[in-house]
Amino acid sequence: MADMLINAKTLHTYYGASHILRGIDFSVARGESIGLMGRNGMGKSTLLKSIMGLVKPRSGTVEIAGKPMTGRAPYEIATLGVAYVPEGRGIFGNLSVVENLKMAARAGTRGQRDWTYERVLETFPRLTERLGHGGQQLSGGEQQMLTIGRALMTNPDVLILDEATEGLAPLIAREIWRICGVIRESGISSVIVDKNWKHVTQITDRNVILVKGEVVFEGSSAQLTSQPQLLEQYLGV
Ligand SMILES: Nc1ncnc2c1ncn2[C@@H]1O[C@H](COP(=O)(O)OP(=O)(O)OP(=O)(O)O)[C@@H](O)[C@H]1O
Repeated sequence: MADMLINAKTLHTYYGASHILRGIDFSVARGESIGLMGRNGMGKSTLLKSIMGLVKPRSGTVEIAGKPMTGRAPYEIATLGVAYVPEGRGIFGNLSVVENLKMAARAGTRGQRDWTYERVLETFPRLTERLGHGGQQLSGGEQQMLTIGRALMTNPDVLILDEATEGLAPLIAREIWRICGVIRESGISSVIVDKNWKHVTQITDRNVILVKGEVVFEGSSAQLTSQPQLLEQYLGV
């Protein structure tokens, strides 16, 4: 299907003898915003890494924009329009904010250049005040903004955000949620991993919950929030 940006089928991923993903199906359509949830160690990051080519699934398939890409290199996946912001971030600490942003700039898969340097700075006013600072001089929240800004500079079709607000002060986390909303409105698909299901479900169309490497729930935000017993059972809240 042309509008399926990510389509993973029956993924099984191991670390050594540990069987982590146990037959996961996971898809992202164009314009869709998806929440990926589950307690610690349930396999969320491993699923994202299996899609991005950072970990090779033992079996199953990954299609990106309709192309078979199972186990292909991360840069090849990125070239097909998938931007990945890993847990713990990934900026160049010895480069300035401006350099970090400008070096990431490129047109998207359809030649789109919607996200320019200027637009990224408009979206992240806080970064504008730090343009000349080195990446390592930024606070954790500013680093997260810079990583998301870098991802947007690649004009992706889908943005994957692992642990979107982990470890950030509430005010900064709120700013990240605002930015997630802006990204969504701009038509970019997103996959958001975060422990705060209330914030996640406010900006997602569909939510997937993992327990021990299996999908145990998949449904709309309304379906999830109207079933508090599921939140308790699967997320422990
Ligand atoms: N490189 C690795 N080698 C061996 N085991 C790993 C490795 N990375 C993760 N694991 C294990 O795989 C399981 C799934 O981890 P994963 O990071 O995917 O979970 P998660 O749902 O993203 O949770 P978290 O929020 O804690 O990151 C855990 O039991 C973890 O200990």
